[in-house]
Amino acid sequence: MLKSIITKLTVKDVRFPTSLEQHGSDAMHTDPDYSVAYVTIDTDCESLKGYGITFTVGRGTEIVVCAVKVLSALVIGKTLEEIVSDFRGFYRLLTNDGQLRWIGPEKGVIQLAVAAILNAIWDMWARAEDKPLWKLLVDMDPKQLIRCIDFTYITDALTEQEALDILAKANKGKQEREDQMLKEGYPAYTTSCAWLGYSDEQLTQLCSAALGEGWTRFKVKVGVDLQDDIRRCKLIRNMIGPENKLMIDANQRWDVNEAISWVSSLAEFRPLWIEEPTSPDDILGHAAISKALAPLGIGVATGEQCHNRVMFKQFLQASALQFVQIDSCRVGSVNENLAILLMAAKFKVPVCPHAGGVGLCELVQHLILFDYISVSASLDNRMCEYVDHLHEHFKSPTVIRKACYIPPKDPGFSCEMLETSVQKHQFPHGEVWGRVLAQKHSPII
Ligand SMILES: C[C@H](O)[C@@H](O)CC(=O)C(=O)O
Ligand SMILES: [Mg+2]
Repeated sequence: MLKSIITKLTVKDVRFPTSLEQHGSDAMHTDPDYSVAYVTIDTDCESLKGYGITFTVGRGTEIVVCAVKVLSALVIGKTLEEIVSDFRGFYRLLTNDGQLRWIGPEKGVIQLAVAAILNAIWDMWARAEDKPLWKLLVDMDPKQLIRCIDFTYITDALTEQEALDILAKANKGKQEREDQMLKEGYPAYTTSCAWLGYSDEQLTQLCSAALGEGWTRFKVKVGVDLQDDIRRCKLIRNMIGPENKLMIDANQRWDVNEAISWVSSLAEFRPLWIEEPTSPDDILGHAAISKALAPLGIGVATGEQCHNRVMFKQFLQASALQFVQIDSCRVGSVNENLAILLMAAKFKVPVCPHAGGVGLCELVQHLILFDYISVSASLDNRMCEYVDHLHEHFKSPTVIRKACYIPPKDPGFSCEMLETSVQKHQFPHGEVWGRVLAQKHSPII
């Protein structure tokens, strides 16, 4: 299987009209149509394919699709063996192309496109080994794992030897943790109840249903109107009681001082963290907010729009976050997330992944399982986001039991979509968009 040659890479623009019902809405993304650039890689072996996605929210998908097409020339003709035997080299080939890096490097559209392709390569590798991705990672020789990571620009924070030492230390108890995950699953929190565009009635009804299903950790969107935030946080806190956890997410809405004063006004509802209080690039701003909010017992969480390992390195070095939110599509796939998980372990900062969207839960569950079993060895202050939308479009959807992610069993990275779903939601000619566009009169579409 490893000798198979990649013969074709196709990419499709697949969008879901989630904005019609305000699913996924927040202070900055008021009309998110959850979307993916969906990559399929074919090989000369009929039974070996790879599927990968990157997540976007509508119109931007077209641009990511274009970037994937340009990058595909670097992939076609390679064997899987060639790629995985020097995965670090292959990662650099995609991220450091002499002409394409000018529109990055390692950030923005080009980085999202790299993620889609590499997610498909990791999916294919896991399928070739007949394992779910998390198990491929857990079973991999630490030296081989380390050879997948590009350490360029991060050796001042984490050397290869330190990374190996972290993996060696976590070797103790690894089998017990794997067994525990298979039995109990990885703890999750829900964001599904309190999107910004939901009414109080909707919020009340969804929160009460979630409590009934056993959820104990809830995230609320904030940031547009302080009085609204106070009302909504009070409503949720009253419903969930004093013991359950509450998190708030502003999606980059504020300036630094505004963030400090706004969140201080919400402190009475005891949020565990404020997520993305300000620009995702403002490391020193996040450090100032962290320092100001620490006495109130509120941490800062960020990462869903943190574009590479170098940014995470600086956030960690500057004590600018207390919760690392890795994302399976924002950075350069598993390769770069391995670096981020290991840096978080070195700095002793808990990882609480960003998920939701389309397929982000399916993907990131593999990474956080690996983190617990092979890297952090801890569940303290850790949980993985869950959002209950669009799972029905995947061949191996996430399984949630008692508010925990149950480890996937199917080989691969869980992001293969149902062919019928892809066809119906392809933009703009799928049948779903035929209907939606007939009613919309947007000048941009
Ligand atoms: C636009 C997305 O729905 C965003 O609001 C998701 C997010 O911030 C989160 O889940 O966290
Ligand atoms: Mg968020």
